[in-house]
Amino acid sequence: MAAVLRRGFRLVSFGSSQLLCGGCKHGRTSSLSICSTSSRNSSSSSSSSSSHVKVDLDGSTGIAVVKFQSSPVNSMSLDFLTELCISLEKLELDRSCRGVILTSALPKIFSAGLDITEMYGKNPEHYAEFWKSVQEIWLKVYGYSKIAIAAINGSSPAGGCLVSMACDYRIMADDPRYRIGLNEAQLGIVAPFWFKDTMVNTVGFRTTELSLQFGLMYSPSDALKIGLVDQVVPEENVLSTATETITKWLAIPDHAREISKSMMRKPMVDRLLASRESDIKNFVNFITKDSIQKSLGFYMNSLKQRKA
Ligand SMILES: CCCCCCCCCCCCC/C=C/C(=O)SCCNC(=O)CCNC(=O)[C@H](O)C(C)(C)COP(=O)(O)OP(=O)(O)OC[C@H]1O[C@@H](n2cnc3c(N)ncnc32)[C@H](O)[C@@H]1OP(=O)(O)O
Repeated sequence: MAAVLRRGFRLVSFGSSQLLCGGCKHGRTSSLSICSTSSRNSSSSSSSSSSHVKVDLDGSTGIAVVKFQSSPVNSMSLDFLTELCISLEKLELDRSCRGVILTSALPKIFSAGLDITEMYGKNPEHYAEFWKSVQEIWLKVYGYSKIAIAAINGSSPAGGCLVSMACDYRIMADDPRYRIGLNEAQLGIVAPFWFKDTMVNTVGFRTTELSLQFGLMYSPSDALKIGLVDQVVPEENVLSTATETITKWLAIPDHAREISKSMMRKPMVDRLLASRESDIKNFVNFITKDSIQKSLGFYMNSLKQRKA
């Protein structure tokens, strides 16, 4: 599993401007199976599926629906992150795709965030590889050249919230049982600077300050109030609303939208790119501390006991 994601962002010329363009370099064969519903023409549609991610691309609209399907809670393991990154990379390179909708195939959960078992009881090399894949998915989604909409059809703590915030627009299901937020502090861990900055850019400084220190999780209506999500709609309408929304974004000329997005986001992407290695070191130092391992162990047990 070593060297799964070994890439950085590259700059691609677009007219006189340079745009961010991601690419996941992966050193293993992807288990994605692909089937095309018509032969090679501009309106061909395709489906592909791996164990964690399912992709349906409608070639006639240019919209791809990327569904998380990692039972039981779409926790983001190294394999999940790798497959998601590869799928997004393929879509980014596919000229027939103009935008993606990220959503969940599982009931009640968008994503439970990072897979805690990847951060507990493992060795430093594993932690470093895992963290690199977390950086990778953020770089990929936050710097995505195409439109990315999160259709949040369930709870979305921590890493799930991060991926949603990295999208261009968020639509959440109106179910008061669902929660979204960066709850790291409640686990006894700390959201790194790029999680924090993504939230600051979404909801502002003061709300982020309170959210991070308390590890606040918001109901859909509260998330809407603070601007953590852009729309709250009945659950059955989440995907159709995301499709309607992305259609509006598609009406904007791609190059103008892409350059505008890059102008807003490139400084943050560059900041992480410039400090990837130190960020990995910080993570490994932090996560290997006895006190942090103890907190995570305690949290995992509490999740299991909640069920009992
Ligand atoms: C100077 C500054 C220094 C700073 C340095 C910083 C360095 C960086 C530090 C580290 C940063 C890490 C950032 C972390 C980000 C994260 O994403 S951490 C993960 C946070 N996620 C959560 O807290 C969610 C926990 N889960 C839940 O709340 C619930 O499970 C749910 C998602 C709401 C679903 O509930 P329900 O449907 O009732 O399912 P459950 O029964 O609870 O769960 C089913 C099984 O799944 C397991 N599970 C749940 N979540 C996770 C997870 N995130 N990872 C792994 N496994 C998970 C759960 O234990 C159940 O397992 P079983 O009992 O075995 O069935």
